[in-house]
Amino acid sequence: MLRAHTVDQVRAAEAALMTTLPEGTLMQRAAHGLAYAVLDFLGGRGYGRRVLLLVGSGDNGGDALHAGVVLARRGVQVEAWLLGESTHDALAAFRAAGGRVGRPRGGRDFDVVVDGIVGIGGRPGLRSAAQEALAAVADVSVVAVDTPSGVGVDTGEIHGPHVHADLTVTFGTHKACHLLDPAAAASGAIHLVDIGLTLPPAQVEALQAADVASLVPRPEPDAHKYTRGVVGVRAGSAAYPGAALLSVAGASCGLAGMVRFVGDPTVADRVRDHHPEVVGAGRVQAWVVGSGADADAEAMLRAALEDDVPVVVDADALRHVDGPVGVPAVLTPHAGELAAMLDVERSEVEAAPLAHARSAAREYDAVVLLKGRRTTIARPDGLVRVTTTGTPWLATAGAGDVLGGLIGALLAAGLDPFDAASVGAWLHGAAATLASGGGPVVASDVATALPRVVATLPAP
Ligand SMILES: NC(=O)C1=CN([C@@H]2O[C@H](COP(=O)(O)OP(=O)(O)OC[C@H]3O[C@@H](n4cnc5c(N)ncnc54)[C@H](OP(=O)(O)O)[C@@H]3O)[C@@H](O)[C@H]2O)[C@@H](O)CC1
Ligand SMILES: Nc1ncnc2c1ncn2[C@@H]1O[C@H](COP(=O)(O)OP(=O)(O)O)[C@@H](O)[C@H]1O
Ligand SMILES: [K+]
Repeated sequence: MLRAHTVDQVRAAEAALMTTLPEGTLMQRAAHGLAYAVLDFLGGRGYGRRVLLLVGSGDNGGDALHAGVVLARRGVQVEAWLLGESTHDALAAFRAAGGRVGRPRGGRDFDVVVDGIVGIGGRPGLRSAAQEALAAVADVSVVAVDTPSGVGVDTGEIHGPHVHADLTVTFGTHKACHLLDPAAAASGAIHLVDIGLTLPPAQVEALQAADVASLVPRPEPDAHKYTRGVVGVRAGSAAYPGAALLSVAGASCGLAGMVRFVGDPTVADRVRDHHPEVVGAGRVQAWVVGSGADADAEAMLRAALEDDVPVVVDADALRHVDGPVGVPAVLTPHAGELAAMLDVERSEVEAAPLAHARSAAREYDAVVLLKGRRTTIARPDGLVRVTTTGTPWLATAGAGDVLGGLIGALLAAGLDPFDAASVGAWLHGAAATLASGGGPVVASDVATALPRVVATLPAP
């Protein structure tokens, strides 16, 4: 599991560890990790390379200077542009190692810029000196120290000018800004340096392949189809028959023992033509409701809720949820649908996905899965999982229908709503990447790739 801790949690862990270590140890650990990550970024060769450090007045700038010492000793030509009042102990060592201090000439000649402007102590936005420095080296690759300066570290929000990093080297643990958009998109690749912190449970996490492997339901040796769980799909309409096919395609990933379809008779015929294994009405352990349901959405939702089993509420059915659902539920809105549920603008949801997913989960007393580049899944108690799999090719019509069906299969197989939603989103993104192979995909390709993704998970 990859975990993101808050600034307060990191500061408390740092304070506890520092009482047991000689002064400066943590910063040295951080700075060495940073320096070697910069060397890797440069292709492993230091001699003859030019690195510019942008140094703020806090410890983030201190990390950059200490790393500059290591880099200078490896033959890198290092310059430091001080952006605030600098009382860094590291300055003398930096100069002694051959580092040059001052405003550089010829900004575009650097191989990399190290952003040590602010880290976890920074307020969102950047002061004019930092903005001016960044403008002077606008085309140079950036390695950010701990966080891309200027973003909201705990919120993942962006409220003003900020750094766009190619790589962020962070210390001790991830922060929310590395995982959650829009800040995650400004963080680039993330490299975590272990500095020995002991941390409490995190409120933001991201499943990794090994976590998914241990959560994904697998049949017992003596399983039969009913012990594996039956998922029911109520979706589609005369206007949108394809949504039913795609929702069923996701549910038919093989992770539940059986799939039932209930809906418009002509749509049901088409579902059976494409998925001969799908049967009609009967008992289910979970329902998936709403994709392409159009005017039938409300009736479909009401009928599903009568069975008192967990539900996935998607697309058109989301409009008919106006408070706690009353059964264990996963609501799967995209930003526009979540905006309607919370009576805010879509742009507000996109600017603050973490806050809005959390607030909807609380308000609806359900797991809320907010779809997007970094799908964000919130539980009513505030725990959040972010999906790091996927590809922008997944932004294609019907992909959400497949996801709803898949999560329904996982619910039917016995996962709780939070695990079902987060495992489903992980598998869905991985299937998209596999099916895409770097090129375009359509939603049914994603469904087709799901069993192959499950088959290639590491051993649990
Ligand atoms: N905790 C740990 O475990 C470890 C932490 N470590 C490192 O310490 C870093 C945290 O250092 P920190 O606390 O000194 O704060 P930091 O991020 O440098 O920023 C504060 C300074 O920036 C300024 N400033 C603020 N906002 C600004 C803005 N928008 N635009 C411009 N300036 C702004 C503000 O100045 P002031 O407002 O006071 O003038 C203040 O002086 C952390 O990210 C990591 O790199 C590692 O070395 C080891 C383990
Ligand atoms: N830029 C992106 N990068 C990766 N995945 C994306 C991106 N945009 C959307 N997605 C994913 O594509 C899917 C689209 O679902 P949705 O918006 O419900 O489409 P539809 O309603 O047509 O099925 C979701 O799983 C979402 O997370
Ligand atoms: K930084």
